[in-house]
Amino acid sequence: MVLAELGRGIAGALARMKEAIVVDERALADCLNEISRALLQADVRFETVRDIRASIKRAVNLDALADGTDKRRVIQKAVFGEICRMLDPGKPSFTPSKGKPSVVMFVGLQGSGKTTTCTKYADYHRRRGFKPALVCADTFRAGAFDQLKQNATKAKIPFYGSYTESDPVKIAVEGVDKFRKEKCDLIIVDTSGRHKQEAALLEEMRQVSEATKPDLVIFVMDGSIGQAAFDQAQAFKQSASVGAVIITKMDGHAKGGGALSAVSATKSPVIFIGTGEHIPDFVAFDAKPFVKRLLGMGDMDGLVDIIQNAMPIDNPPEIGGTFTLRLLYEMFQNLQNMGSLGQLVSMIPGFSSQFIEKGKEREGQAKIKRYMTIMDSMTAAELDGTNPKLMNQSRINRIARGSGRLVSEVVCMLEEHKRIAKMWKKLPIHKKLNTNSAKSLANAMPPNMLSHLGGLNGLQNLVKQMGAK
Ligand SMILES: Nc1nc2c(ncn2[C@@H]2O[C@H](COP(=O)(O)OP(=O)(O)OP(=O)(O)O)[C@@H](O)[C@H]2O)c(=O)[nH]1
Repeated sequence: MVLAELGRGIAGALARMKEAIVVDERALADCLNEISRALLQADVRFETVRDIRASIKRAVNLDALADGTDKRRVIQKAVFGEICRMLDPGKPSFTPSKGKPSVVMFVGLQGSGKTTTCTKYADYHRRRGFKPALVCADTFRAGAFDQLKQNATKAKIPFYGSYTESDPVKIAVEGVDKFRKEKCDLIIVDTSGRHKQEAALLEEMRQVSEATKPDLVIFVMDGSIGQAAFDQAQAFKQSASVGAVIITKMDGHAKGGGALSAVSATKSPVIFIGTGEHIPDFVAFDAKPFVKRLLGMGDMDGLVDIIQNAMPIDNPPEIGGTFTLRLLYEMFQNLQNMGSLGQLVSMIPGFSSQFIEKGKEREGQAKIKRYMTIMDSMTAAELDGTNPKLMNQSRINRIARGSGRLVSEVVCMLEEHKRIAKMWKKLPIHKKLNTNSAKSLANAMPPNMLSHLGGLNGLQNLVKQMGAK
C-alpha cells in the first residue's frame, strides 16, 4: 500500500480515539498530536501540518456539539476532510478522450522515472481502450531511445525515435505526424531530462512544446524528495505550462506524503503515482478515494484499477462469458508483474483468498508458475476451448508428460480453473446493474472475499463503479 506508514499513523490515531472512554479536549489533543507526528514523519511541511491541525480543531468544537452527537464520527470526518484538502489542488487536469487525438508531453529531471512513466501511462490508457503511441524526443541521454523501445515493446505500444537524429524537435514533430496519420488517439512525447533545471533543458522543452502543441504537459517527479517537491513543481509550472504532475517512486519512500502535499500546494493536479518499477505499478490519483484507502476506509476505486490492470487486453474477457484457460494464463502473466500477489489475487472476482494463503506468497508464486508451465504444454485449441469435455484423460496425460508435472497436478489445475470459470460466469457485471445483481454476485463469492470488499454495500458500490466504466 502506498504511504502505508502515514496511513497507519493516522488510522491508528483515529482508532485509539474510538477506544477512548471519554472524547474530551484531552483525547482530541492526543489524537491531533499523533496525526501531526505521522504527517511530519512523511515530510509534510510544518506549515501545512499546523494548518491542518488548526482546521480540524475549528471543525470539531467539542463544546458546541449538541448532546448525543457522535463526537468520534465528527472527528473522523474532519480528519478525512482535511487530509483530502491537503492533497487536492482543487483543479482538474485535462483528460484525453478515446477516439479524439491528443498529444501529451512528458517533462522532468533526469532519473525521475520519466521514460518508465511514459510507458506506464500509455499502457494504462491502452487497457482502457485507447490507441496510444510513444515518441522518444530525448536525444540528450545516450540509450534513452533503447530504453523507451524496450519498454514499449514489452507493453506492445508502437513507438518512434531515431539513433542518429540529434534534433529533438524534428523527432517529436515526425513522431506526432506519423501517429496522427495512423489514427492513434494518445500520442505521448518523452523529452530529455537534465540533472537540474538548467536553461538548456527549459529551452528544449519550450521548443518541443511549440512544435507539437501538446494538449497536456505532464511533469514527472521523484517522490522521494519529499517537501522539496514544492520548489521543483513550482519552477516547472512557471516555465513549461505544466498541466498535471505524476509522482514516482512512492513505493517504500517515507517522504511520499510530503511530495504529494507539496505538489498540491502549487495547485498542480497530481494525476497518477508510480508505485514500483513494473509497468502496472501505476495508480490513478484522486484525493478522496486515495485518502479513503490511506485510512483503511475501503478500497473500491483501487480495486477497479487493479482488476483492469490484471485483465488481458488483447483479448479482453467478457465478464460473465466463457473463462478459457488462455484467459487464466494471460491473467497470471499480468499478475506476476504486479505488487503484492496475495492481496491482488484475492481481490479479483473468482479467486478466493485461499488461492494464495496469507503469508504464503512465495508458494503462491510457485503455484502460478507451475500452472503456467502446465498451460505452456497445451495446444491453442485446449487453451481456447469452451467444451468442458475436451480435456480427456489422454490429453491430460500428454500435458503432464510435456510439462514434466504429475497428472494429479494437471487435474488439480483444471479443477481450479473450472471453479474460477464457474464463478466468473455468475458475475453479472456486464448486464444492467441493480441491487439484485450485486446480491447474486455476493452469493457467488467466498465469505472472506465479500468481507474484504466491504460486505454487500461495498460490493454494490463496486458493481456500480465497474458498470459505469
Ligand atoms: N521504485 C520505483 N522505481 C521507479 C519508479 N518509476 C521509475 N523507477 C525507476 O527509476 C529509474 C529511472 O527511471 P527512468 O524512466 O529511466 O527515468 P528518466 O526520468 O526517464 O531518466 P532520463 O531519461 O535520464 O531523464 C529506473 O530504474 C526506473 O525503473 C517507481 O514508481 N518506483
